[in-house]
This record gives sequence, C-alpha cells and structure tokens, in this order.
Amino acid sequence: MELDSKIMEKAATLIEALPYIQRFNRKIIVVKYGGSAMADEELKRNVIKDVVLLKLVGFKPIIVHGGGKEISRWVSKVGMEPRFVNGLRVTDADTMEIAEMVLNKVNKSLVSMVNELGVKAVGISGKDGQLLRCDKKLSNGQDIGFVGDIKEVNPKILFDLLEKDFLPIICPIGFDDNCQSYNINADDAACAIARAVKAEKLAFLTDVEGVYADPKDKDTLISELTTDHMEELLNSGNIGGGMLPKLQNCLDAVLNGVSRVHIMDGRIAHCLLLEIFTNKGIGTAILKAGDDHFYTPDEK
Ligand SMILES: Nc1ncnc2c1ncn2[C@@H]1O[C@H](COP(=O)(O)OP(=O)(O)O)[C@@H](O)[C@H]1O
Ligand SMILES: CC(=O)N[C@@H](CCC(=O)OP(=O)(O)O)C(=O)O
Repeated sequence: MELDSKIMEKAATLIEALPYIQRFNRKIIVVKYGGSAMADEELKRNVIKDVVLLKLVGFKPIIVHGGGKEISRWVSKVGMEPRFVNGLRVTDADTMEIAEMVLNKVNKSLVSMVNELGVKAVGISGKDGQLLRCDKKLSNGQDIGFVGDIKEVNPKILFDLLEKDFLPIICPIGFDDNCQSYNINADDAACAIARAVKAEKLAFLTDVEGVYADPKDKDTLISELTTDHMEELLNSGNIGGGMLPKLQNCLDAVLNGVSRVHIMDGRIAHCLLLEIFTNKGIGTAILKAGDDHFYTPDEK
C-alpha cells in the first residue's frame, strides 16, 4: 500500500524528537512565560499546549510567569503612572496591591488553560509553601518600594507537586520575615527557582526574536551569547528595559549550574517545541564561555 508522503513526513518528525525525549525524560524544565508574549488568548493557548506536551512526554515542566504589561494597564486604569528603574517596577503600596491581584488573575487563567488540556496544574505564588523569601531590593542604592530581592528559595512545595504529577505555575510574589508582600521581577523568580530545583533547562519566552547587539537593527540578533561577552554587552548601552534583568538572570543561571538557558520569541507558534525537539537554533542561547556551539541531539 502506498502511504501518503505527508504522513511519512509526520512520522519522520516524531522520530526526530526521540533523542530529545530520551535526553529530557524526568528532567525539570523551567519556562519563564513573560507578559509581553501573552498578547492574545490564541498565543497563550499555543504556549500552554507546548508545555502540556512536554509534560505528557515525560518532562517535568514548571511555569514561572510574568504579567508586567497587564499590571501596567491596571496601574494606568486607576490613574497612576507605571514607573520603572533599570527594568524593575517602582512599587508603592497601591501598586503592590494591584500587582498581586493582577498576577494572581494571570496565574489562574494559565491554570485553567492547562487543566482544560487534561493536565493537572496547581497555581501558586512565592508565598505558598514559603517558596520565595525576600528582602527589599534596591536599584543602585535607590529605594524602589516593595520590590523583592530573593534571599531564599524553599523548593519543597515544587518537588512535592512534581512528584504528585502536578504542573506547578508560579507567580512572582514573595514575602519577608514580617509577612510583607513583595513584587518580584518574574525573570529573577524564574532564575532563582531554576537554580533551586537544579533545572536542566531555563527558557525565557518573550516578545522579541532574542537578544540584539543593536535593538534598532534586527540583523544583529545574537544566536549564541557566551558569558565572557555578557559584561561587555550589558555595558554597551544597547540593552534596555526588561532585557536587562533577563540577561543578568541568564548569566546568573548559567554560572550556577543551569546548563541550557535560552531566550526565544514566545509569539512564534510552538517555539518551545521547535527549540527543544529539533536541532534548529531559535532565539539566543546563553552559554558558558568555552561551550560556544549549538547543541547536537545527544547533548541537548
Ligand atoms: N538589545 C535588546 N535586544 C532585545 N530586546 C531588547 C533589547 N534591549 C531592550 N529590549 C527590550 O526588552 C523587551 C523584553 O523584555 P520585557 O518587556 O520585560 O519582556 P517579558 O515580559 O517577556 O519579560 C523587548 O520587548 C525589547 O523591547
Ligand atoms: C519588580 C518588577 O518589575 N516586577 C514585575 C513583575 C511581573 C513581571 O516581571 O512581568 P514580565 O515578565 O511580563 O515583565 C512587574 O511589576 O512588572
């Protein structure tokens, strides 16, 4: 019997994924899902479908999400002006209240999407299970309000959830010794969590292709960025806004045992699957100096 070539192609694609499935089996993958890549429901659903697939083929994904754009929208709605210093939101008491409400809302919408696809998700914040204990964070000595600097991660709740086969979805709110709530940059939260659970991979899904050497010139996309070039890039004046904390966290993660760190465009449908299950270089891979090459299936 002659088989349709399209069906054969599908089979070949599935077989191509086999070494990657073996490589990541039972391994923890932290996906930082930025608010910038949550522009519409279809986009969100595509990202969530990818994560659900990762879970169903035997990976242990953890989602850490942001929601910066949505927080800004609500801050503006109540007549206040969103303000940022070095990519971090200046968070007074009112802004803190709004941030917590909005992030919890985003959290539950992602939980519902995962549940709808037949995988059991549990949405928590950094307060649950005392996951993210903070101090107040200063930005170059400047007080920027209730912004949290993570001083301790207690990953027990995450291991418990993973062991019971739940998919943890975390929003970046922490607490201090006086039970004060803190607004944590979601990239900081994702990196600290990836380190604490010794994740195999940390993937940042954002709204740009990756890191540009010059953000005004899209031809300057950096496909591989090694740690020894990071400082130069961070000091070049060409890294701004939310990319600053993201890159600082990539550096921190790579230097502290997370071997695969990637920034990619969450607006590209199924970018996570393409990055994990194929040998294509998507976005920007952040590598330790001396490890500067794309991964082969065996290494991935
Ligand atoms: N050199 C750069 N390369 C890529 N993006 C940059 C650069 N400098 C600043 N950015 C900005 O960083 C943004 C991504 O960070 P952010 O808005 O915080 O996203 P997320 O919500 O995913 O955390 C991009 O939309 C882009 O405008
Ligand atoms: C302190 C600080 O900046 N907190 C962030 C938390 C949300 C976040 O990081 O969301 P994205 O990942 O979508 O940027 C904020 O208030 O915007």
